Amino acid sequence: MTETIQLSPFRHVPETKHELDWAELATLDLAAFDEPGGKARLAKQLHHAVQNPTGFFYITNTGLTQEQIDRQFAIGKSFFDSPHDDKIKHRADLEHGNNFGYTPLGIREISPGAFNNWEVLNLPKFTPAYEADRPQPGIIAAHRQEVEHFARHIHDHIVKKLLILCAIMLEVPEDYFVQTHRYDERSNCHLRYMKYHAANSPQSSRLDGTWFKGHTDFGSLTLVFRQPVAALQVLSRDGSWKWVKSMPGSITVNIGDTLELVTKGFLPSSIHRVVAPPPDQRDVDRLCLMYFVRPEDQMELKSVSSPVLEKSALQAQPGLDAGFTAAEWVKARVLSGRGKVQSEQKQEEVLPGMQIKYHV
Ligand SMILES: O=C(O)CCC(=O)C(=O)O
Ligand SMILES: [Fe+2]
Repeated sequence: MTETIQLSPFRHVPETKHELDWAELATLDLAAFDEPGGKARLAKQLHHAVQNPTGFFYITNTGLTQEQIDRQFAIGKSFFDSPHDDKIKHRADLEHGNNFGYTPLGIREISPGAFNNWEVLNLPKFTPAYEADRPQPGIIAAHRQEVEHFARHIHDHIVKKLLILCAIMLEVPEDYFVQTHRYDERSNCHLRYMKYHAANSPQSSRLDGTWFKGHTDFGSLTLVFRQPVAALQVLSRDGSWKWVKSMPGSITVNIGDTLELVTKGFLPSSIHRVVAPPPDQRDVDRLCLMYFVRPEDQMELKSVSSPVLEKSALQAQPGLDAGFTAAEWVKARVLSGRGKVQSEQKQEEVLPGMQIKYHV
């Protein structure tokens, strides 16, 4: 009976004591959203934040308690601790461009002969269409209501606010992006549990210290919940890699490619990567919790008609306005990232006339 699965409380490891070259990121306090004039203030802050040299920023007062977040870490840990034979039953159909479900260790070549030391569980939205598509792993089924509540809170109370702020920045109707990111429609939005095996584990020892090569995320926004193992780095516009500190009480956010594409780069997606943690965190696994926001499958990728963009000299990618949908874009990105060493390549044409950035 799945209902009897018990969760052990999740304990985060201590922060690193090493002095790293941390990125300086702005913080948007979402408590201001409902205050008079708050949205306009936050939109201004967001404008500064996306122009900062990394494009990453923090949000606070998201309406989720640390206890609720740590329950999700506990659920993720329990899933990854379960036997391989159970996990593999939920394997994602990556070969057909579908990343929902479980991605096991060792199926993506990170550098010649060295394979990914991470495993991932991506949970689609809790809507009848997706729930009919694939059964949930036991630990998710056992805590279904709690996980659904968590995911829906992210969508309804965090993502929605950020999408409204993006619309305000572009001087388009506030619900401009909300209308193409509805929870009940099909999209590649997902809650992600991810485990990187410790640097001193057999899975990690073949890697040269880069665990996830420099890339951009392919949706609208990515939310990374705070965990203490330092490893995420962002490429600053001066060409240097900065470590991203995950701040207590905050979620780290970055823009993804679809927002960059439709805003002709006004909202730029940032190149980031994951490297081996500093020496005092080499013997711990790194458990992550993320939420990936993607436009509805049927949304056509086309330039936003915005007075702000019209005044700018920004140029759309040649393939934009060719009628590609968000679903085609996501599928092309999932297929292009699969089992390929992205060595030396800085750009790739994922769909005709649509380039993405990579970094080695
Ligand atoms: O592990 C992280 O902190 C970020 C991972 C990441 O960039 C991704 O899954 O797209
Ligand atoms: Fe990423």
